[in-house]
Amino acid sequence: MFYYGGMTPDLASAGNAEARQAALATLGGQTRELIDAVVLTDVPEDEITAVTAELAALTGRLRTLQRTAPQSFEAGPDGVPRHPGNAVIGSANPHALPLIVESTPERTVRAELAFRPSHEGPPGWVHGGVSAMILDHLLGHAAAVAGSPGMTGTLSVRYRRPVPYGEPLLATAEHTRSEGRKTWVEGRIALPDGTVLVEATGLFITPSGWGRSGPE
Ligand SMILES: CCCCCCCC/C=C\CCCCCCCC(=O)SCCNC(=O)CCNC(=O)[C@H](O)C(C)(C)COP(=O)(O)OP(=O)(O)OC[C@H]1O[C@@H](n2cnc3c(N)ncnc32)[C@H](O)[C@@H]1OP(=O)(O)O
Repeated sequence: MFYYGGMTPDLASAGNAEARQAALATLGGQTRELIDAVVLTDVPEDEITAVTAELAALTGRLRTLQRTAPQSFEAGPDGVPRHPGNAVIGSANPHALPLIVESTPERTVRAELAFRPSHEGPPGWVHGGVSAMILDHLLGHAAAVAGSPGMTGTLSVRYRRPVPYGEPLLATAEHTRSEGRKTWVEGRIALPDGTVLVEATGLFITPSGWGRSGPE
């Protein structure tokens, strides 16, 4: 991490760190609103130009103090793992939905989600790569809660029906089997009535050198 102007890491107490985390999550959420406003705006060109200039100034303010990489995987204050900079679940990453993944006592995982207009692929529907990204993460989470965290080796996706944005959906996944460092997982994105829209199977591989809870 880069520090400027005499700032040192020990200035941030644990309490301040959580307040800062909450502020970053709020910034992430506001930026998601901005992204949707950008893809949906119909304001006149001079207004677009004016807003762009304001955004350039705001971007410059954030860039006065920069990390070298997004915030990494860590345990939150409640002990629950979180990854604020992650592209799928990161509260501080505007690219993320963010997906909030819950695990069940049976070690399956589920996440309620709604895609946004900025996820459009074919007109009116969600981009297939975005659905695959969500499933990749959810399947990886299912492998992890089954005790076999790993990297995606292969991901096979079957698109059964177009995926809408702006509507509540449910994504679920579960571990099916493991052999050594290889773990197979299945998952799907469905309508609330259970109609499956996209389903995926994945092979996750625990790299040699990883423990059972992830990279060491
Ligand atoms: C108790 C826990 C509590 C948990 C709490 C939950 C919290 C949630 C936590 C966390 C959730 C996170 C969820 C993340 C989800 C997202 C994941 C991603 O997006 S990952 C990015 C995309 N994937 C890559 O970038 C991989 C790039 N590739 C690699 O790094 C390597 O190739 C890797 C690790 C996949 C394999 O490397 P090697 O060196 O370990 O593998 P070798 O030793 O060569 O092979 C081992 C066996 O695997 C097969 N294999 C290797 N790669 C394969 C592949 N791509 N497809 C199929 N088989 C493959 C080989 O044929 C071999 O099989 P034979 O033992 O001979 O039977």
